[in-house]
Amino acid sequence: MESRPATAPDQVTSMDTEQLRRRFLVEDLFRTGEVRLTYTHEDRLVVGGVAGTAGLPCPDQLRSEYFLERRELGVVNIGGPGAVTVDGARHDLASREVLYVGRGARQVSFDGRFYLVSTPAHTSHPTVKATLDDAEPVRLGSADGSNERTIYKFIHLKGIQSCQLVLGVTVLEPGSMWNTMPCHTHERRTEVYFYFDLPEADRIVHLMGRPDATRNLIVAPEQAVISPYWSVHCGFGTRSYAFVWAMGGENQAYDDMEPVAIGELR
Ligand SMILES: O=C[C@H](O)[C@@H](O)CC(=O)C(=O)O
Ligand SMILES: [Zn+2]
Repeated sequence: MESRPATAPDQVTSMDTEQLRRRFLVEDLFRTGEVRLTYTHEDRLVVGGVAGTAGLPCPDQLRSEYFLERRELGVVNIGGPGAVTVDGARHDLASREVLYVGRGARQVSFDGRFYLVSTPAHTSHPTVKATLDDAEPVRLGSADGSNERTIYKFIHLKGIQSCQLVLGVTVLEPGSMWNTMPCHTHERRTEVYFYFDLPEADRIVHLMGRPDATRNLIVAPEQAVISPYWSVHCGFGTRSYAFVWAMGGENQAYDDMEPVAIGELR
């Protein structure tokens, strides 16, 4: 498991493109037959990718007997039909469906293409699957803002219960390119965006950094971007796409964010 330090906002000023990418962009998440994991010290989130058939390992850095001994896990199916087996119980997941796996599950194995996010957990909540219909779709944006999109909230205060993980999927309408504009920061949480369902030759221009000192990352399909509490997180695609957003930290209120007016951005 790769491990990355947390970053103070004043460090970003002196980072060049490669340094920014090494710290905030998670590029290489999918290799057939593997679960690939990256640990960030920003709120101790773990993000990962699975392709094919593989079991959830317990990396030495966790110093635990099994991965979910003190953690919870969100699993998003980003491929075709797939399955996740948790301590012998098989959960079939269609494309864009989500499984929450609570603290204490000892054996987790995958068959399919999945994106994973894990946060530390103090207690055990039941393992639950959710479909897109369970996720209370919210339509946002407009055609003339090029940001018509649907937000599906899966793991949150009024949805699947968790210790601290909050997770959802946002799907852009054809012809809409912008996500999360106007943008915001989360003083009390870290957020990770994972972009998918974007053609191989297309890219996302993701904006990060303090609102008055933004930087950009050029993101390929199926890569993730870590947003510390001080960083905006928004972007546009060279084609329509979908993304998974996931947070961990002080609270789980979806709307606990500091809005940034477009005119404040620098
Ligand atoms: O904190 C919330 C997250 O940044 C996302 O839910 C925002 C998003 O999906 C969007 O506006 O398109
Ligand atoms: Zn956010």
